[in-house]
Amino acid sequence: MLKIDLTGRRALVAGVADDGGFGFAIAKSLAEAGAKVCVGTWPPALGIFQTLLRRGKMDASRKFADGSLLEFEKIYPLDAAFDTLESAPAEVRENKRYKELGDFSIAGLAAQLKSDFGEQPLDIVVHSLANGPEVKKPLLETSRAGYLEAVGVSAYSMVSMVANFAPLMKKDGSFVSLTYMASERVIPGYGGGMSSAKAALESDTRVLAYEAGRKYGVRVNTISAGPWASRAASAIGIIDAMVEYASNNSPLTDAMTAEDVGNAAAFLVSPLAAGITGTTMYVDKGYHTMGKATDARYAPPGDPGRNA
Ligand SMILES: NC(=O)c1ccc[n+]([C@@H]2O[C@H](COP(=O)([O-])OP(=O)(O)OC[C@H]3O[C@@H](n4cnc5c(N)ncnc54)[C@H](O)[C@@H]3O)[C@@H](O)[C@H]2O)c1
Repeated sequence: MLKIDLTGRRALVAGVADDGGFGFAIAKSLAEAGAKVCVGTWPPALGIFQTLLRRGKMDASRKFADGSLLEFEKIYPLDAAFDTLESAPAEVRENKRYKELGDFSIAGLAAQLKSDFGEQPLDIVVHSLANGPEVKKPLLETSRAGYLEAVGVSAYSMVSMVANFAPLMKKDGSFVSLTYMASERVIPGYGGGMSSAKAALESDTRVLAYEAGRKYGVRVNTISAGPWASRAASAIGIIDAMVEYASNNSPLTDAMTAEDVGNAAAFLVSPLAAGITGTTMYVDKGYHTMGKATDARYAPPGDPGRNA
């Protein structure tokens, strides 16, 4: 039988701080396919995440079909806004949530992985993080600082992760990130430069696939996911309406799940996808194919998708 088998591979999933987002779902799918999974967690969220795990509050979501529980091999602090510890300002390094954590930068995590597991510890790297401090503001009202932070944390971080982690990967290693359709179409309400960040992330996916493919033999892809009410998305303030809209107007009307994204990611990083790199893969129940809403006001009588 053809199956997704990640046995003997190690994954790093950056951007897991609870059990409600795509990072957690991807980690679970990768582990279910046999991979060992380490996660990178944003320092301000790390303490709560560890406490919830310790107290068993995530046991229901950690459960696999056979009843066993998802275990993370290691949980590392990671602030993807910083490439090196020296680049973090003193007030961050001295902040109480950061100062006992050692080197929480991207380069710091690369060094820690090598010291924990050897020179080529990774096969799979997942970038499942984003932050735009002004996401609720329209682009026209976004400050330069807010825009640059959105692009820095949500897009440049991927460039930095490929630069720092590709040398640690075995040949045939694979990167995947998460993007959103606001990169290519206007999604009112997804502001603050986050649409710009996703456009950069998708363009960079193509260039990184070429450069890191030639240099290290690794693959780089991104998944354009439909709307999902994770913690980050809920902060945008319009996520429930976006989920409902996508479900009403997509070819497939069952709501998309985080597991759909997790399973697609497991395929993309597996040997079954050895020929796929530089792509944006939609996991959105087909919403991206639509050019018109199916609201009864606009759909002709007899339209198969007409919503009353
Ligand atoms: N939820 C959606 O509707 C949706 C749709 C398409 C794409 N995405 C993308 O999926 C990815 C995961 O988001 P999610 O919606 O699953 O939410 P999430 O809250 O599970 O994940 C976002 C993570 O980013 C982390 N983070 C924020 N700033 C960071 C930093 N500086 N360093 C390290 N980590 C940082 C947060 O702690 C959080 O764990 C993001 O790239 C997001 O843009 C989400």
